[in-house]
Amino acid sequence: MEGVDHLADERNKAQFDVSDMKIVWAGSRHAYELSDRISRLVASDPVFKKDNVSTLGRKELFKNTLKKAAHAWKRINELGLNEEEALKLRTFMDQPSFTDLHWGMFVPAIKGQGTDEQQQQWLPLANKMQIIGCYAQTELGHGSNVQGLETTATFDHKTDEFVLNSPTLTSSKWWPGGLGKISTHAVVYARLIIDDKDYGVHGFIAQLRSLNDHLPLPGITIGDIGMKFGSAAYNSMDNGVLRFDHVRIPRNQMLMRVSQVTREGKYVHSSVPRQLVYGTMVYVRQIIVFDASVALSRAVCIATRYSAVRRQFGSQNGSHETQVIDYKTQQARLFPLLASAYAFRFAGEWLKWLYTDVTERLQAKDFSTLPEAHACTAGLKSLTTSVAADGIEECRKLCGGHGYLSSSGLPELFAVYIPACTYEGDNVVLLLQVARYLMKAISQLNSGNKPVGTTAYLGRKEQLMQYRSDVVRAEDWLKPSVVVEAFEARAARMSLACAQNLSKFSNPEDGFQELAADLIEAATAHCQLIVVSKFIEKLQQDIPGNGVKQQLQVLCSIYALFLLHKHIGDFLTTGCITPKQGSLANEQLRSLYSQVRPNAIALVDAFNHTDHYLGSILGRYDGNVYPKLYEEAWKDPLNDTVIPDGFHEYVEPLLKQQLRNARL
Ligand SMILES: Cc1cc2nc3c(=O)[nH]c(=O)nc-3n(C[C@H](O)[C@H](O)[C@H](O)COP(=O)(O)OP(=O)(O)OC[C@H]3O[C@@H](n4cnc5c(N)ncnc54)[C@H](O)[C@@H]3O)c2cc1C
Repeated sequence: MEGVDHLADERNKAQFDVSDMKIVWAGSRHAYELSDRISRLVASDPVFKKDNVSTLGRKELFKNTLKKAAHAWKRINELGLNEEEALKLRTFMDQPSFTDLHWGMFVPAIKGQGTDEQQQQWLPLANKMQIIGCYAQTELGHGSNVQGLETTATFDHKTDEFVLNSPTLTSSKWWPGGLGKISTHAVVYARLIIDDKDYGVHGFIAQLRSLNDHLPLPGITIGDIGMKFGSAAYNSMDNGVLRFDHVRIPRNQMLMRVSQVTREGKYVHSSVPRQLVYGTMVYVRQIIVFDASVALSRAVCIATRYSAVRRQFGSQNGSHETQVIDYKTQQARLFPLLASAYAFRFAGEWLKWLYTDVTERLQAKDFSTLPEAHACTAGLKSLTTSVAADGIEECRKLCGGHGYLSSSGLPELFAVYIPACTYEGDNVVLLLQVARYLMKAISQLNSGNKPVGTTAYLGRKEQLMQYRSDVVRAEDWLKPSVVVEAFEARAARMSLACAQNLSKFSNPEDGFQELAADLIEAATAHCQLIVVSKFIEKLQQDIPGNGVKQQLQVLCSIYALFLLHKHIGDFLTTGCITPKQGSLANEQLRSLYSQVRPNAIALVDAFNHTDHYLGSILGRYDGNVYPKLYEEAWKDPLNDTVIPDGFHEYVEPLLKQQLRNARL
């Protein structure tokens, strides 16, 4: 049955033009063509084959990753790929490697925090990979609380150097990707000490290993922190441990764009505003939101295609059993995730715009929108990565037992994705930051400070406190304004209730700690409002393509009404809607699931994932699941021999009763 499209009937049901949807998903025709070209290039290259990685031991896996990273670099140079194309190539290679941190953290840190001279000194080396760098911030004893880092960088007046030191075990750098075995250099975060005075945490460029023999430089203890979750997943990465024993670096290796230490040992702020550093954070987090939509789309694509292939029960007079995708329970679990993947895509697209806007404003020394943009990206990072991580696991369950097989691709995807909830800011810690921002915005309402951007709705506090939904029929929930108002009223009331409860504490910080769980719920409501609003705004744009906009409208309503249904307690307890209106929303949701059903396969085809990138037999484009699952099983190393290693040693004596019976 090779070459047969087992999902052809499903594809024929689609009520929209999938090629146009592919462009909407990609963001532009250019982005689509680029992704399409590079993903096929990677898929057709045997070096990038990845179907065996989960059976490799750690050392083999690591070597395999080094080989792929080197091959990627070779192809990038041979083909003369630009930065955007090179990034795509590494993405589709789909195996975490030291290059992710080199390009994703080390180079941006130098660009963002280095002076022009420092950039001229280090970037040409990094850009040619003559040096390989990582980002060493987290320590064994300190993660979220960056101000608690213990590594020190003490200025030595005599030699014009900084002395890097790890004074305690807990100050050991712990986690940086690429550090363990490969990086030659690192951007190290350490407390700046001048004449016994602590100036807080700053970034320094430190060389870790010799460029001749790759051995650690004197005073440096360095290694890998060991196996992580899953079989392959992040184990292809050398997350590392690093200790400094009075290691000297020249003074000009402190990243000095924002603040500097002079030859005389004076600490001075440069004319560059320190807020610029936050701009980099907005940049990194908008990429994470975009990646959340990609990760979720992969899981949803696998679960949707397999749900159309898989049949259980319902056979009458010898007819086929029912496709599991036709069960309403399957739809109610799967379609909100499909809608979320699209919703996060558009939220990511908007964040990209926000980053450009913030950067332009910063260059014009306008910092007014930065705190809001910062809170917003922190919140969306938290929301989207949490939903994507949980969503991948839900997709595994949606695929039943076969979802638990490595060859489904889902265990690997889950294991490799979930740390996104922790790195670049623990998701709970980030929501608490959003909550702080919301509480501040509310406290300033009376002093005439108008909230900006995504918090502007708080400025309509009186109106939102009066709000009562006027929904009378299920279809009323399809009106964008009805949905947005309900979400605004819910978010505003939850935040205002927190602010009111906080005001009862004489010490606001005690109140914040005590009410932290309520505060993150309010922050979540705020972030969900942002995603719903951005999806609706996207639909107000001109979206070409036969039936494309209609499908997106259905998905947008599913996203919003599913959230409303899931958080019905919030909407009811804040008095935004009545129980009757809540059940009308649910009625509408059921009808939307039926509308999306015939389009489900085409909607996941629009992600344009190659079979290589999906890495899943259940999610194969052609739906030819069973023969391929069967074939794959035989490839397992355990099936290399009929009689397994160890049988004669341990099992045969047992069967032949040759073990000495003790007291049985
Ligand atoms: C795969 C992976 C790759 C990484 N790569 C790098 C890297 O390249 N470079 C680097 O420097 N670091 C890296 N890290 C480290 C990462 O940045 C930290 O793990 C992250 O910042 C969280 O810090 P933590 O681990 O100390 O968690 P903790 O802060 O100790 O969190 C533990 C728990 O406490 C909770 N918590 C913490 N503070 C608060 C609070 N104020 N209020 C309420 N709850 C709180 C958290 O929600 C969490 O549940 C990586 C981590 C992983 C998993």
